[in-house]
Amino acid sequence: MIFVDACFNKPTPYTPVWMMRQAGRYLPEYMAVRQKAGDFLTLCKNPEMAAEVTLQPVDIIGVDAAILFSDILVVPLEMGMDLTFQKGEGPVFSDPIRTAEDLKRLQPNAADRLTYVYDTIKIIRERLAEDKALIGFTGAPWTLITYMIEGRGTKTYNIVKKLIYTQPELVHTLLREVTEVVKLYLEKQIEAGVNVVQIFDSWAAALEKPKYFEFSWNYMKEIASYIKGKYPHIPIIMFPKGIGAFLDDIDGDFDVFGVDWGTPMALAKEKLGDRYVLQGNMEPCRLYSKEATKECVTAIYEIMQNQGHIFNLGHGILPDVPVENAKYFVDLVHSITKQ
Ligand SMILES: Cc1c2[nH]c(c1CCC(=O)O)Cc1[nH]c(c(CCC(=O)O)c1C)Cc1[nH]c(c(CCC(=O)O)c1C)Cc1[nH]c(c(C)c1CCC(=O)O)C2
Repeated sequence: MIFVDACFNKPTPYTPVWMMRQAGRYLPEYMAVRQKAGDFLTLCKNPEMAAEVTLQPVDIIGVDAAILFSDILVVPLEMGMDLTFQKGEGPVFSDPIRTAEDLKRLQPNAADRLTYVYDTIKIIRERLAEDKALIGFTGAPWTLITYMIEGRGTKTYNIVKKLIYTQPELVHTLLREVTEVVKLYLEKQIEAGVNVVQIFDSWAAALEKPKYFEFSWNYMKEIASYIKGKYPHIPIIMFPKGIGAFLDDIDGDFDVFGVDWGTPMALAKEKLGDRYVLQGNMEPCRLYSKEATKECVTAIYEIMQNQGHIFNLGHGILPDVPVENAKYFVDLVHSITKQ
């Protein structure tokens, strides 16, 4: 698989490319299945439909890898929390975890209950072309507990940060519990057939540097070491969004570092390029314009050439991007990077 080769820094005939959130609302074909399912979580829990939308961007856009269709929040859901996706607001937990007493509500064996995810993976792997990779994923423990504690998206993170500075042990207890679930969850995804895993730390930028390493990166590294120890042939992609200022201190047993769009690619290459393959990092809004897309793809190629690089956006594709422009991006990456 070209994609897996690229993750391990082996030579490839062109730079492989995929897009975060590539299975989603910008595709009319996704909206049709989404409507049929009714609720977003119903779609996540239906392996047949989840497999169908996973495969859409491979067929329609021509990306080199499929990413499992699911959501990072199915982990707290199966730990027993009450999750709904509300229109205009996004995910909401009606029963956030804020005290030692609340921790007792969390149910054991969550990874065993995520069977619909493993069933989805088996269907996708049967239908996906052999030369295309299937990416499994999880949220980083920090990003997951932010939702579990705040109960919803937040601009200030004041509830979770208050606990970090006043009751750090409570936060670590929850992080340890989530980390154990995530290790097993990734392991079961790999056993079901994913070829690569990515850890999304979407809210990495919420923390000052020492707290970031203490409350997030250390747990991500622990997960990576655990998976590497058992499955050395499975590449691990780390995507901590918004920590461009911390790159000097990044280390760990993983293969690919996902560069967000706010971090210049040349800087990431200088700091990490001799140790990790880099993924990224076009600003997703450039997809509104073909000229802006071409300018960026050319500039990133000049820096990375076709070496130690996987093309991607620097965060998820937005719902109102024209499908034609997404396809233009993928085709352009293939044609410009071909050797
Ligand atoms: C923070 C986060 C979440 N979910 C995810 C993250 C980390 C990645 C990131 O930083 O973007 C990860 C995710 N969510 C989804 C995927 C599927 C695979 C893919 O195509 O990338 C993946 C990898 C589907 C989804 N997850 C969600 C949608 C939209 C739901 C719909 O169809 O109505 C999709 C396609 C819902 C979701 N899920 C989440 C939010 C905040 C929302 C609502 C915001 C929004 O609407 O974009 C939590």
